[in-house]
Amino acid sequence: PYLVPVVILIVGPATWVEKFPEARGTRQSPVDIVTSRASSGGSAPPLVWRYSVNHPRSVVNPGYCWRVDENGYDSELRGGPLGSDVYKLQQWHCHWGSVNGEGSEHTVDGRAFSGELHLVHWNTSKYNSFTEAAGQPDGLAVLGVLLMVGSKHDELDKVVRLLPYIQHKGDKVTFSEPLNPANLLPKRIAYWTYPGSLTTPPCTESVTWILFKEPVQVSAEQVRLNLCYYVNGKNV
Ligand SMILES: O=C1NC(=O)[C@@H](c2ccccc2)S1
Ligand SMILES: [Zn+2]
Repeated sequence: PYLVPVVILIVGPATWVEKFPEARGTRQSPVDIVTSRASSGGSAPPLVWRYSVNHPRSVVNPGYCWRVDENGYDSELRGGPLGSDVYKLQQWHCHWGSVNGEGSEHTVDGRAFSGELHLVHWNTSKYNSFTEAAGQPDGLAVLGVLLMVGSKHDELDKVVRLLPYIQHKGDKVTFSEPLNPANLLPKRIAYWTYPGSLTTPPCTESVTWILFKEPVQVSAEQVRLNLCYYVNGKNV
């Protein structure tokens, strides 16, 4: 019998600590939300947001899903766990799994969802740029929206219908159709919040996570469109 060379390629989170020491930190994301251990919101002020609607946006294929850049247009996120600082939406993107039902980054009581939207904001009260804020413990605030298969999401479809045009990493398409990122959020805005990190390298511990409790429904076709274009960063 011939000797078969066995090469074990170790990629993914397990190797991130070698290159990104932050990944060894004490506030790493994503986490499993153990609902029984979450404390009640207490006296936190309401979380408020405002986004601009009628400005051109670009959808980019960064290689692991799709990302919509806000191109610096005005927006505001404040209140809740964010103290007196005002945050601005930089970009929003999604995480889908390779199989339906296991795409989310966060899990709730061990349960994964079909996908997870992230609206990434940075602290404009304290820092001068997204890049600077991304290195600070109170620099970023990410709104997380859990996605489950159900009825079609019309606002999200404004992006999903463009995916066939950005099938390769680096592809970008600009659209000027009015879109309100607030329409991507669930109706009920109860949320869990915890101090965490970027979920991808460099895993910097600079994110105040705000994960909405209520999942948002997207159609099976919308999940399929995402899956067939983005399976673990490879275009299939
Ligand atoms: O919420 C997150 N999702 C990601 O892909 C991470 C990230 C990494 C760099 C910039 C913006 C976001 S943090
Ligand atoms: Zn993300």
